[in-house]
Formats: sequence, C-alpha cells, structure tokens
Amino acid sequence: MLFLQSLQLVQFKNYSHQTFRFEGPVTAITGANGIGKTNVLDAIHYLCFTKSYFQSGDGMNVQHGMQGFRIEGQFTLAGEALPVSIVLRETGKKEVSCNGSLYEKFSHHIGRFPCVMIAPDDVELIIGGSEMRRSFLDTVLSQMDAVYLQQLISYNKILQQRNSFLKSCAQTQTRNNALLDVLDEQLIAAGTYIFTKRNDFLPGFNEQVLQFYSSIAGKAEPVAVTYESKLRETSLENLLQQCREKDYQLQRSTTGVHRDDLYFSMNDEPFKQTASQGQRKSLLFSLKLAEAEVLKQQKGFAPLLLLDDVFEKLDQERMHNLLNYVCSQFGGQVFLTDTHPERMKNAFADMQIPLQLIELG
Ligand SMILES: Nc1ncnc2c1ncn2[C@@H]1O[C@H](COP(=O)(O)OP(=O)(O)OP(=O)(O)O)[C@@H](O)[C@H]1O
Repeated sequence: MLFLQSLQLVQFKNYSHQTFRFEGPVTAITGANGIGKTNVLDAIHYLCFTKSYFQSGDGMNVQHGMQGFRIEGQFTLAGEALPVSIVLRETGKKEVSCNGSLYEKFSHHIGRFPCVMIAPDDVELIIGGSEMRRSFLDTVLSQMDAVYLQQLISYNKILQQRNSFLKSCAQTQTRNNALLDVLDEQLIAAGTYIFTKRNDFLPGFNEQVLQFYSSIAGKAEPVAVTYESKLRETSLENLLQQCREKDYQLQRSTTGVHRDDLYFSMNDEPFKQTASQGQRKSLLFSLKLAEAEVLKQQKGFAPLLLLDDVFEKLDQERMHNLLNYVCSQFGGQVFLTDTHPERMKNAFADMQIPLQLIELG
C-alpha cells in the first residue's frame, strides 16, 4: 500500500513550519473556512505531481513575505521508505528529490506516487471548456504511462513551434511547405501515439464510470463517456494536409489531438444540458473514482485520494455511499477536509470506520 506517514511544510502558503503525522488509512482535516485545510491537500498533491493542483505558478504558494518553500513527505510503498522533497529556492529554482536523488526531469516523478484529487471547482470538468477534460485525461494517462507523458510533452513543444512558424510566415508573407512537412512529421508521430492511447483507454474507463455512477446515485442511469477526436475519422497526416491552407491563414494549428474532447451523455442526451446539479456532482465523483480505480489496477496499489470539502457536494445518501466505498473498500490512503469535525466523527462512527481527525486552528 502507498502510505504517506508524515508531511512537513516550511513557508508553504499559510504554514510557516508545520508537521503532520498520519496514522491510519483515513485522515480528516477539519477547521474553519480559510484555516488551511485545502493547503494541506495541495502540499500532498505537490509531492505527487511536483506542482500545485490549484496555482499554475510555484511562487503563488510561497508564504506571503517569504522567499522559497519546502515540502517534505515520508512515503512508504511495499515496506520501502521513500522520502520525497520539493524545494522552491529563493532564486525561484525548484528541486524535486526522491530518496535523496534529485530528478533531472520532474516528469520522471509523475506516476511513482499516484494521486487523485477531488475539489469543489472540479465540476467545471463537466460543464466547462474542453481543456479541463483533456487535462483530466492526460493526468490519468500520464500517471499510467511514462511514454505517454513524454509524447505529450513533445507534442506540445512541436505544436508551439508550428504555431510560431505559422505566425512568422504571416508576418513575412512567405510560405515554407518543406519546413512545415518536417514539423508535421514530428507532430504526427507524437499525436498518433497520444490518440491511440486515449482511444484504447476510453471503453474500459467508460465501464468504470458507469459502475461508480450507479453506486453513488443508488440507481442505474445510462451515463456514458465518449472520446471525441477527428483522428477517429482519418489519420493526423490527412487532417494536417486538409487544414494546411486554413492553418496558414489563421496562423495556428486548427487540427490535432489538442482539440480532442470527452463527451458526457445520459440517455443519449448531452449531460451538460440535461443533468441536475446533483447528477453533475455524481458524474464528477464517478470520473475521479474511475480514475483512482484504473490507477489502482494498473499499479497494483491504490493511489492517494484527496477529497476536499466533499460533504458540501452531495446529499447524505450519496455521501454515505461514496464514503463507504472510498474508506472501506478502496484500500488506499484517503484524506478528507470538512469545516465540521462533529459531522465527520458522526459519519465515520455510523460506518464503523476508524478515523484520524486533525483539527486545525
Ligand atoms: N501564499 C500564501 N501565503 C500565506 N497565506 C496564504 C497563501 N496562499 C493562501 N494563503 C492563505 O491560506 C488560507 C486558505 O487556505 P485553504 O484554502 O487551505 O483554506 P480551507 O481551510 O481549505 O478553507 P475552506 O474551508 O474555505 O475551503 C487563506 O487564509 C489564505 O490567506
């Protein structure tokens, strides 16, 4: 089992110096709004992904008025102690190490300590733009497959080069098809790998989502997740050829796996438009738990589950179903936050599941 035994924070968000020790598989962190509950979960996310779940820049996470931060976590996996440390130096340089060895590339750390976060604003995954859904898919696949992450990094780099090249062509009013051919060849190699992995992944994932949805909602509702990609109709090579003229004119790459999306439906109707708020939340949880489940199957051990403010999100029955699953059947370490310690204590006492309660403030 992957287990985080302790966490030390130095100058991280509202924490100057703080140590947390985790004693059992389920830890609840409680306290008033703004006390720093989510920040603890985000620090754990940092340890697993080398970055914040919420802020894109590392600097935003340094305690106000300070320079640099340090996050240290003591993990154990299959009996082996694995300390992980993330340091943001005063210069802005970030260093990530595991077991005393510094990573040359942070991407090599991804997937070693799998983790799934569920946070209040994640419902945007259902109702927001396609970028969040692609990022969700990429987060799952990158944790499962290091080659996928490398291909994704390459794809994004080549895409940027291609877009800069298209802009420079417009500025100089020139065209260079030979150079575009070279970029396209590289984009096709990475893009086709990404498409194949996404396409192969979706049917099994869809099955998992459907199962979780039924158990959270307490009844079977025909929800479905479908992968939308132009590459399902023809090759990326053909698509790039077909769009070349348009790309020159619009000065950007209008086709490729960076335009893919996930489509959610219920009774063959678009989920976004027909589902109630409760149904959206159930789908969100189903997607995240399906992510956790596929990671567990692939790794052979459960990822960490970080559930921020979950009690605010579902009615009591759905919440009970969800907690029962994640805390007694899932078999991994779970961290929850809530503003009401009593609510947590009572819910876990009812379910007869041991709980470590950390009350902040
Ligand atoms: N860089 C920073 N330096 C110092 N404090 C920070 C920094 N970033 C955030 N904070 C503080 O962290 C607190 C918010 O923490 P967090 O989001 O973890 O609260 P929470 O307990 O989860 O609240 P809620 O119950 O409302 O979700 C705020 O008081 C905010 O001022």
